[in-house]
Amino acid sequence: MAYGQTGSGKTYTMMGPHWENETSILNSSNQELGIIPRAAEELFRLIQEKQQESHFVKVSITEVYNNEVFDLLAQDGSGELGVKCDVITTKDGKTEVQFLTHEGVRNATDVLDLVKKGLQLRVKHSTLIHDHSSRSHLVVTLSITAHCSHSMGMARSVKSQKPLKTKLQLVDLAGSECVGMSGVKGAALRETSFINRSLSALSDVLGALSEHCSHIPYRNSRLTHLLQDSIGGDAKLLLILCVSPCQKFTAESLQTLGFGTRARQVSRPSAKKRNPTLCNKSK
Ligand SMILES: Nc1ncnc2c1ncn2[C@@H]1O[C@H](COP(=O)(O)OP(=O)(O)OP(=O)(O)O)[C@@H](O)[C@H]1O
Repeated sequence: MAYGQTGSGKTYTMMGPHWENETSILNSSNQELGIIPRAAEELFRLIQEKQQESHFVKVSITEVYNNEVFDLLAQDGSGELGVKCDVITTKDGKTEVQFLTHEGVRNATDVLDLVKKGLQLRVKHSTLIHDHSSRSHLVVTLSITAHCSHSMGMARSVKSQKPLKTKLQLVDLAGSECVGMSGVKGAALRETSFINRSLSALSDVLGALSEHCSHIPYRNSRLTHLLQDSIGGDAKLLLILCVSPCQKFTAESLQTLGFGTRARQVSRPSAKKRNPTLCNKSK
């Protein structure tokens, strides 16, 4: 997850500098890949190594804009917007986006092609700080299902009954913004207020997790509800803080570092808390 003030380099970090122009940015000589193409390449490299397992990877791309969730792979008739979706919590406590498009992919290039398609629809505007400022939080989800084979006797192998499922969420957050500096007005001002509120809800969730509160306010914002499975519990979260080198943004940079400090205080719950049944069984 990339966090930082507007214009500080979050999209650059997640996508790399050339993703918009080049037809295939994935080639061995490219040293400037962002985290999303690198993660996709690494995932498929690992899959190739695991010969005894068959893997299925699906991609979905959503944006959270003005506290609404949009599916960026299911375009509406105009081809200019994603389709609005609802986030729900399933009976087994997992977060799900209803009627979300999941596209099957066979390699990192397929992933990148879909991300580029989704990014075309992402809401961007010009502000005094950044010409192409992203006005939404982008979430790229890679859902992986592994069917593990185990050997039965001599040369026979069967697929285990229960497939293993997991997901990797790659998040390019919208930038935190000081209204006075970005000079936004009207609709853009409304967007900024939604962005700042959702980032503050994210900070509240991290704060509640670090203090081991009994109630974690995931539902206070669509962003935190959507990312619930990836923040806290069993999940591993890697946060990248982007700061501007300009002196005039020192206050924003300190705010970003404060957010990171808060996130660092989140510790994983003990194995017993994460899965009490497992611990009872082992007793
Ligand atoms: N490490 C870097 N080296 C060179 N240029 C960079 C670097 N990081 C960012 N930039 C440039 O700075 C500008 C802003 O970067 P980017 O779009 O990634 O910001 P952002 O944090 O995603 O902004 P916003 O939140 O407003 O969308 C872009 O023109 C980008 O190419």
